[in-house]
Amino acid sequence: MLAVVPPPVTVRVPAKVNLHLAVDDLREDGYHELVTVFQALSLTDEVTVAVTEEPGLEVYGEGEGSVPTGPENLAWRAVEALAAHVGRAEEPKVRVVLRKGIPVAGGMAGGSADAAATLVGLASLWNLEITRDELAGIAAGLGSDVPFALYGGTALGTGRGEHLVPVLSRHTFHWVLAFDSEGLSTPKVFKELDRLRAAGNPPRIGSHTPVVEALASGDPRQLALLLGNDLQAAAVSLRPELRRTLRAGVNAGALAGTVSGSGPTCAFLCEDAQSAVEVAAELSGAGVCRTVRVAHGPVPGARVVGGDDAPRPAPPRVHA
Ligand SMILES: C[C@@](CO)(OP(=O)(O)O)[C@H](O)COP(=O)(O)OP(=O)(O)OC[C@H]1O[C@@H](n2ccc(N)nc2=O)[C@H](O)[C@@H]1O
Ligand SMILES: Nc1ncnc2c1ncn2[C@@H]1O[C@H](COP(=O)(O)OP(=O)(O)O)[C@@H](O)[C@H]1O
Repeated sequence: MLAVVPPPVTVRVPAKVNLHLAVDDLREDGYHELVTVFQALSLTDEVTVAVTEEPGLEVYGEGEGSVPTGPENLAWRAVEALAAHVGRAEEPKVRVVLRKGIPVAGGMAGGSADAAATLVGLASLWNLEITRDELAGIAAGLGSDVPFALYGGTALGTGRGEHLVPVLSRHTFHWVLAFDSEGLSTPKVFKELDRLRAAGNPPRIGSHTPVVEALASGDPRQLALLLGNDLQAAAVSLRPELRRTLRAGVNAGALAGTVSGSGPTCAFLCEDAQSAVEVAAELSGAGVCRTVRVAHGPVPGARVVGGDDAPRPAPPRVHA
């Protein structure tokens, strides 16, 4: 009898920006305790999972040449983790296709997003009865930012960032994102912060409460005054050109700019959608970054797309 092969499943998953990222001291397990307010943005990756006789992973789009396609890819680690969790530990007969829009090593949690999307896609492909909270447990084992990509929205993250509580956000906020030509390594940025702190610098950002209040008020001007990131000084120390990028965004009319997470992507909060388009146009002409994108948030976390949302076919690879 012929086995019925389920159709491929595609999941869209958002990037994140940290509106507030307070980093505490290094813990014994090599991680830093942190308090962060995440917001999920309309800048997305799409992940398709399919049953196959040729297991593996393909990557297209943003940064495709610098994303590993072997077992170290976070999306493939998600395949293995979910397979082990549900007792399919033999090599999973799965093909994963990543269509990336999120910059690689950009401080916007692209790899984490792909892992979260893979968990959601496989749960559907394998018809698993598994809750999002159970998936979040597996997600936390894959990386600090993976659980947030499952839920999306706006959330307060504590611990390594994996303990999440939703935060009320009344408004759609409009952002301009400046991608750099090269990524920054997250562990190196945390190490640089430890080094700067050992030398007596820089001051730590305060409590997250005012940011949560500004989100509830929905006023982008109020939120703009409160954006803060303890990793920014470390990212700027490793990549001094970011100072110029941050200045250029504000000169172009943004309300405020911040380094996203460990960087080097800079995120600029704008007054409204129209202002974001104008800031993006001016910033692209300023010659301070590789690419500029407009995005809004909050948006939902990883979710299966279908119908008119169905994926475009993978772009053809050009061989020289
Ligand atoms: C800084 C943040 C802010 O949201 O995001 P990114 O800028 O990477 O997107 C996160 O904390 C990154 O989360 P994620 O990228 O999932 O990091 P993980 O894989 O868990 O950890 C990578 C490495 O970063 C360091 N790390 C990460 C998280 C944390 N709370 N303390 C740390 O010191 C550790 O050296 C760890 O080995
Ligand atoms: N699916 C993936 N997408 C992007 N990068 C990945 C992925 N899997 C593993 N990586 C590795 O993880 C590193 C961090 O990538 P990414 O998650 O995009 O950045 P960040 O941690 O700054 O948010 C990359 O340099 C890459 O080598």
